[in-house]
Amino acid sequence: MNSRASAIPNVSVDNSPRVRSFQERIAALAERCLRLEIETWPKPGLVSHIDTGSHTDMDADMFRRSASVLRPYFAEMVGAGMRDESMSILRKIGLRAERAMLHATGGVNTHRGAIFGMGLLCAAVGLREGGHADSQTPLGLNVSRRWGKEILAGPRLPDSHGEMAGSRYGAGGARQEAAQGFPCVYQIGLPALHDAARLAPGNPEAVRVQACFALIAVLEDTNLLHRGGLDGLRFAQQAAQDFLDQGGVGHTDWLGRAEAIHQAFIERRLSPGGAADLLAMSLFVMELEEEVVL
Ligand SMILES: CC(C)(COP(=O)(O)OP(=O)(O)OC[C@H]1O[C@@H](n2cnc3c(N)ncnc32)[C@H](O[C@H]2O[C@H](COP(=O)(O)OP(=O)(O)OP(=O)(O)O)[C@@H](O)[C@H]2O)[C@@H]1O)[C@@H](O)C(=O)NCCC(=O)NCCS
Ligand SMILES: Nc1ncnc2[nH]cnc12
Repeated sequence: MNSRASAIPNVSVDNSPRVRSFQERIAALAERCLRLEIETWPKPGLVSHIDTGSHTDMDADMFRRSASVLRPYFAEMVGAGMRDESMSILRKIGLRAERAMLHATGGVNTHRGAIFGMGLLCAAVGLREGGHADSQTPLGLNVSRRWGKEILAGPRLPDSHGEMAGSRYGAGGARQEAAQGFPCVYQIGLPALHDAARLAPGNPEAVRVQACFALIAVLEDTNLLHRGGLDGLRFAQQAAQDFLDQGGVGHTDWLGRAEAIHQAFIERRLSPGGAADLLAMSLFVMELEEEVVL
């Protein structure tokens, strides 16, 4: 384990090379999935290697810096899962990760939701490795069973966009998604990745675009609610669903259609950051639970 782990009080830390390399391998995959999300275009309203979408405060390089600075914290999350730690310990790691992210981005929130969601999935991988969960139970279900209650009962940030969306629209946000075992990953993201592999064989970026649209069409994304209210969320969901109904990335002009929707989101300053995180998490789960090489 790296030196940060020793900062976690009252726990023995296994620093053996075998454990350390396992944690680092999983953390490297988490980082790679966050990077793959950025290297995907067009994702309606979202930042990619091509443009900054609906954002003037962040770009692809900032997201890449953010993803790499988070890697050691994902490794710590794996270690915490291996020790069957509580949500309060995971939260301490997450808050340190947020501070590191903000330092790397000059104060911009690139991956706060991803620290939470991907961090929990990393911790769930650790549960399995530490013998606290069987390898046949989906990672998301392990998150729900082990930490779901603590996630819902945990301290809230009263003025966060998510809390405001929750109180104003009744949105469950990232917590609800996690406490329920990431249903949008298993019921939307993963199936969309598999369907798209048939629609666009040999084009992994198109496959990721399809999964992003599938997630936007269904997810109650608090980023969309924060920026566009209920009208913004419904507009985004319908536009994404229309793209899928017209064949998705299987349509001959899928790129033109996807880019037009991307521009429509930009005109409305809509940015489905939650869907972006869940795309990265779907890639992570697919590689770990279905032995698919990204
Ligand atoms: C547990 C928290 C992370 C919850 O945070 P919050 O109270 O803010 O609640 P949410 O908004 O629900 O979630 C926060 C982020 O999660 C993503 N998200 C949104 N909707 C969903 C959803 N339905 N399911 C899953 N995930 C969702 C989204 O994150 C991404 O977007 C952000 C970047 O986009 P941007 O538009 O720039 O966002 P802003 O800067 O906020 O808006 P603008 O000003 O630009 O308009 C980025 O975060 C992406 O990751 C939501 O933003 C938190 O309360 C918490 O407690 N954290 C402490 C650490 C912790 O507990 N860690 C545990 C480690 S295991
Ligand atoms: N690519 C992206 N653009 C904007 N917000 C995001 N949150 C997570 N990934 C994002």
